[in-house]
Amino acid sequence: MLSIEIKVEALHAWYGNDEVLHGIDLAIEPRSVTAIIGPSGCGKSTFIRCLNRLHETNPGARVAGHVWVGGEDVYRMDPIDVRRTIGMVFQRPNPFPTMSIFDNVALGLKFAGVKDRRRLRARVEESLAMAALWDEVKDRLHQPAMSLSGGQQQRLCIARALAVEPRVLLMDEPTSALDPISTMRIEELVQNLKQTYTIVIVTHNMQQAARIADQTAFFLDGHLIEVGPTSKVFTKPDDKRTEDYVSGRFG
Ligand SMILES: Nc1ncnc2c1ncn2[C@@H]1O[C@H](COP(=O)(O)OP(=O)(O)OP(=O)(O)O)[C@@H](O)[C@H]1O
Repeated sequence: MLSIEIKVEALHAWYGNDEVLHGIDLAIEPRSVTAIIGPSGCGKSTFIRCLNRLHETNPGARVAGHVWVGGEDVYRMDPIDVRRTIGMVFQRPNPFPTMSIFDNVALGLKFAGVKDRRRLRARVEESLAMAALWDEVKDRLHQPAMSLSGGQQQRLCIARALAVEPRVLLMDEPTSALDPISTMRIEELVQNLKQTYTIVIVTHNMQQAARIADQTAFFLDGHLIEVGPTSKVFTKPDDKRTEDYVSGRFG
């Protein structure tokens, strides 16, 4: 049997009385990139926010179904452990604005109980290196995070997420606020990070999905219409609705 890192079964999600995900089943292999695509409002963000239990933090929001990560039921874990196991990067870079570059990355480690300064420094360096930012910031670690460019801030947020050694990295349109060069750097980074992490990325950019994802899942109106190897979903989809979407006929 293929090993499965994330298994989603019969996942439903509501905002108040509005059901916005109608029973999603999806399996994701370890150390792979899965792109979630689909038109605005189809439930992409809600879906990935269910994976790390962020959805339920909205007032009145509810989830039913199962999400297993590495065989553990996320909905039976302590939410703090869930967030440590499953890191997340958002659409707009959101470093802690009053903190330095170093402290942005170190904070999660301090919360996780790492006190030893040498260990803290080593892990901050390692995380910034994994996020392909170390060389650009190694001489200015104590400057404010907000002194970085937007693309650098997004890589800082990736470093911050990686510092606590998650297994899974969720990315919700991580490049939509970035210029083309920063976007390319993040795409290259995703390709490198998948050697270590399982990555799920929401994107509106179909070329981006085609460039970086091993597997692509197409959502429509809260349903998972089709999932498969990216090249198949883009060139020979099984469902007419997928074909219409990937060929730009709607959305
Ligand atoms: N906080 C909220 N309260 C109520 N309804 C919401 C909330 N957030 C999203 N929704 C609704 O849930 C549905 C799914 O939204 P979601 O943001 O998951 O879609 P999406 O595919 O990520 O959209 P986009 O591509 O525009 O970001 C939509 O109908 C949306 O209006």
